[in-house]
Amino acid sequence: MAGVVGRLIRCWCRRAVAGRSRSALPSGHPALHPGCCSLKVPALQLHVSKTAMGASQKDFENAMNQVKLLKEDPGNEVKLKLYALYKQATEGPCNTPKPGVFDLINKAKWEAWNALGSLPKETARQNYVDLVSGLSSSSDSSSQAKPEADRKQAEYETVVMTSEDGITKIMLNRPAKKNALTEQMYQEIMLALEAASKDDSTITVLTGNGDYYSSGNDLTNFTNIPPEGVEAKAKNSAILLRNFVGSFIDFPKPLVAVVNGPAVGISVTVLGLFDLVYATDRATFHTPFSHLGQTPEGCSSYTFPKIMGPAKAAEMLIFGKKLTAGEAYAQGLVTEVFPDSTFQKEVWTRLKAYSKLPQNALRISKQIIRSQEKEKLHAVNAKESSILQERWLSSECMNAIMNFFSQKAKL
Ligand SMILES: CCCCC/C=C/CC(=O)SCCNC(=O)CCNC(=O)[C@H](O)C(C)(C)COP(=O)(O)OP(=O)(O)OC[C@H]1O[C@@H](n2cnc3c(N)ncnc32)[C@H](O)[C@@H]1OP(=O)(O)O
Repeated sequence: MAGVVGRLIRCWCRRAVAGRSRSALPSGHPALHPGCCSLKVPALQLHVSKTAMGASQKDFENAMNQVKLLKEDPGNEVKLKLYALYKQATEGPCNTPKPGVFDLINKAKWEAWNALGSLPKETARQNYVDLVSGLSSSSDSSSQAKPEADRKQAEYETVVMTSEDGITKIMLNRPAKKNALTEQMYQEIMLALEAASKDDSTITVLTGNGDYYSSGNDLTNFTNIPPEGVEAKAKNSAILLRNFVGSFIDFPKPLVAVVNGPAVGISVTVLGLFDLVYATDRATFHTPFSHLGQTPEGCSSYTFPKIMGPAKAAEMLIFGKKLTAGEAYAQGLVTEVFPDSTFQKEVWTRLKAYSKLPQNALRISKQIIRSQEKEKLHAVNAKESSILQERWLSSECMNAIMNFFSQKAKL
């Protein structure tokens, strides 16, 4: 096992040099770059609670993730404050020697941490959560002030977001990579869903650009190992996964998948959380988790047995059986299948008609249905994510990823 891990880390490191995503973070905090920007945002400390209200670990993790989604750089002063609170919350009072006088950035970070003295970990955690919450709301309100057209596309690199005829369309846009989902893409889809939930459209659609709907998780995500090591990577990935799936569970409006081609992995499992799934007859549905040493996510361990019965769900989720569009329709995973030649025309005509239905009635009906099992879905999501966190460290999973990159083993 140690040999496998060593080999894989070397393989990951080599790939990380070429493929490090823009969300790669310096050590010490998951989303901080103190010193890389001179923007000043005064007085944000006003949001810092002076009382220890007892933020949970989950609140804290959510806040860490929220920092990555901030639309505006909060400035060095706030970033140092976040860094200090994060260190205090996770490690306690400053316990490292003061960096040398010329090591300006690390000295500033050290001083910010040291200034917190013996502030209890719980208070630091709460103050961190409060600070992020203040930043998120100020960032939200400033982005709301921007013209809609600016706000929509400018912020996305991996998805295309458009609104027309009461329909907001989020299109996965890495066709050369079969719309494999990078970490940046998970973040952008969450942002796009958040924006769609607040815009004036009636229906939200997720679809893919090119011949694939999506080939699922981009396996290079596992090559981008932070200095903290593979365990930290697995932990952060589990948080990202949980938040990503959570944003589908909580999505408040009718959500439609326009499955324009084959779908793999997580792009299939979350379909169980959509309200309508329209597929071209070219689409296939494949969840090869066991082949990859992994386990189901996207709440599929709960939704699939409910949708298609335990036997058919096991065939897909445990044994990795690939379904044709017709089979997926017969199992209840797909609402309707259309011939590829007329797919786009027929689907968009249908959706435009639906988008003219009374908006509030649609939204409230969706919410009544979802409310019956929202808590259950969140519990399943948490469990699946934590099991995967362990699985990603297994030799079975590491070997499968190595095979994909070294021998280009395809599904
Ligand atoms: C934050 C973490 C959350 C994690 C959540 C967990 C989710 C679990 C899953 O989603 S499991 C599913 C993972 N997906 C796969 O294993 C698919 C791997 N890809 C393939 O098997 C094939 O690429 C294919 C069958 C999808 C398509 O084969 P085809 O021959 O038609 O095309 P290519 O292989 O030449 O693909 C074109 C280029 O795209 C790259 N690519 C495609 N899919 C992925 C992917 N999932 N991850 C990384 N890269 C992918 C492929 O490597 C080609 O790149 P190249 O042109 O540079 O060679």
